[in-house]
Amino acid sequence: MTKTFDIAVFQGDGIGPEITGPTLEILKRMASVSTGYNLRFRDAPAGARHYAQTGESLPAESMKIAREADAILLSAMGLPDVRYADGTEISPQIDLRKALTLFAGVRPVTVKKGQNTPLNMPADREIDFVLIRESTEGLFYTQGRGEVTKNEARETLLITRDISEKLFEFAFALARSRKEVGRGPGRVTCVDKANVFRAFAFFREMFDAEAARNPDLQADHAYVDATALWMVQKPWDFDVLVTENMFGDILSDLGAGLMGGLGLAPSADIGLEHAVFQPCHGSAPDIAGKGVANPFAMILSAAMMLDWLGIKHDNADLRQDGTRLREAVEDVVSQGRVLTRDLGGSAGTDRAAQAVLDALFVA
Ligand SMILES: NC(=O)c1ccc[n+]([C@@H]2O[C@H](COP(=O)([O-])OP(=O)(O)OC[C@H]3O[C@@H](n4cnc5c(N)ncnc54)[C@H](O)[C@@H]3O)[C@@H](O)[C@H]2O)c1
Ligand SMILES: CC(C)[C@H](C(=O)O)[C@@H](O)C(=O)O
Ligand SMILES: [Mg+2]
Repeated sequence: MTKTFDIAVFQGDGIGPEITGPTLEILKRMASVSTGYNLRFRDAPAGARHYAQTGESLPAESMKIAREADAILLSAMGLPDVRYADGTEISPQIDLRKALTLFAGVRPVTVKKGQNTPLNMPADREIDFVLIRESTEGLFYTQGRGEVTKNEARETLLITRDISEKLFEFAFALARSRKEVGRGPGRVTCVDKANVFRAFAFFREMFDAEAARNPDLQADHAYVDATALWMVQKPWDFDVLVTENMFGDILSDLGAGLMGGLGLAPSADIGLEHAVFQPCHGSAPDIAGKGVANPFAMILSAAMMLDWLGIKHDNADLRQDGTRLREAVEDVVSQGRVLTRDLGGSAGTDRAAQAVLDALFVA
C-alpha cells in the first residue's frame, strides 16, 4: 500500500500564508500523480499573529501536531511589532528547534551558470556549497533569558559535547554523500573563532576528533571573519561549512545574497527524529498582502523535505520528486523566464508558482 506521510504546516505570519498556499498546491499535484507516496497536511497555528490574538506563540496542540508529523513545513514567523514581555520578538521557530533538538541547520548556497549573482563571477563558474548552522545552542542558548541590569547585559554562548558530536557527524556524512554524487571534493570546514574563545577551541577539538574518524574526507578550519571574506571572494572553493548558531545565522544571509536574495534561500533544521523545512527569509511585512512575495525559497525548502523523507524512509519516488522540484525551480530561475520583483522581474507569487508547475507538468 502507498505510504502516506503527515506534514505539519506552520503558515506563519506576513507573507507566510501567501507562499504556503502555492507550495502546498505543487506538493499536492506531485503526490497526486505519484504512485510511491501520499502526503497529508495538518495546519499548525503559531506565530506573532496567533500570539497577538491568543497570548500563545506556539500552542501545545501545534507542538503535538509537529511531534506527530513525519516532517514539518514552515513559512516564516515573527512580526517586528509583536513582542514578548521581555521586549524580544516572537520566535517560535527557535522554540521548535530547541524542543525537537534540530541541531543541524542546513542552508545550501547554489548559483548555477546563468543565474544572477552580485558577484563578478567568471561565466563558467558555479557556486555549490552547504552551510550547516548548529541550531539549538551557541549564542542562542540564553535567548529570551539574557540578564539585563541597569548597566550590564549578559547572554551565554553554550557549546556542548553532545550536540557538537552529532553536528560534526552530520557534517561529515553530508560531505561524503555530496562526494559520492560528484557535487563536492568531500571537504568539511569548521568555521569558528578559536583564536579568541575557549568555547571555540573546544568546538574545534571535537571537530578534529570527528575528522580523524573520517580519513576518507578532507577537513580544515577557518575563522568566521575570514570566511565572510572568502564567501565573497572565492565561494566556489567551499564544500561543507559547519559552524555555531549565530555565526551561521549571519553567514547564511550572506550566502542568500550570493544567490541573488533571500527569496532563493531554502533551509532545513534537522535532528535525529524530526526536521523543519523553511525558507531562510522572514515574514517580509513590507510586502505582505500584495501578492508579490517570491515563493521559490519556500518551494525549494519543500524539495529538501521530499529529499529528507525519501532518504529517511528509503523511498525512491520521494527522492526523485525532491530532485525534480528543485530542478524545476532552477530552470525557471536560471532561464530568467519568470522572476519576481526581488529578483529583478515583475511576476507575482502566483505566476512564479505557476511557472514551476508548468516546468514540472507541461514542459
Ligand atoms: N525563519 C523565520 O521565520 C524568520 C527569518 C528571518 C526573520 N524573521 C522575522 O520576520 C520579520 C521580518 O524580518 P526582516 O524584515 O528582518 O527579514 P525578512 O527576511 O522578512 O525581509 C528582509 C527583506 O527581504 C525581502 N524578502 C524576504 N523574503 C522575501 C520573499 N520571499 N520575496 C520577496 N522579498 C522577500 C523583504 O521584503 C525585506 O525587504 C521579523 O519579525 C523577523 O524576526 C523570521
Ligand atoms: C527570525 C530568527 C529568529 C531566525 C533565527 O535567528 O534563527 C532567522 O533569522 C533564521 O535565520 O532562521
Ligand atoms: Mg537568519
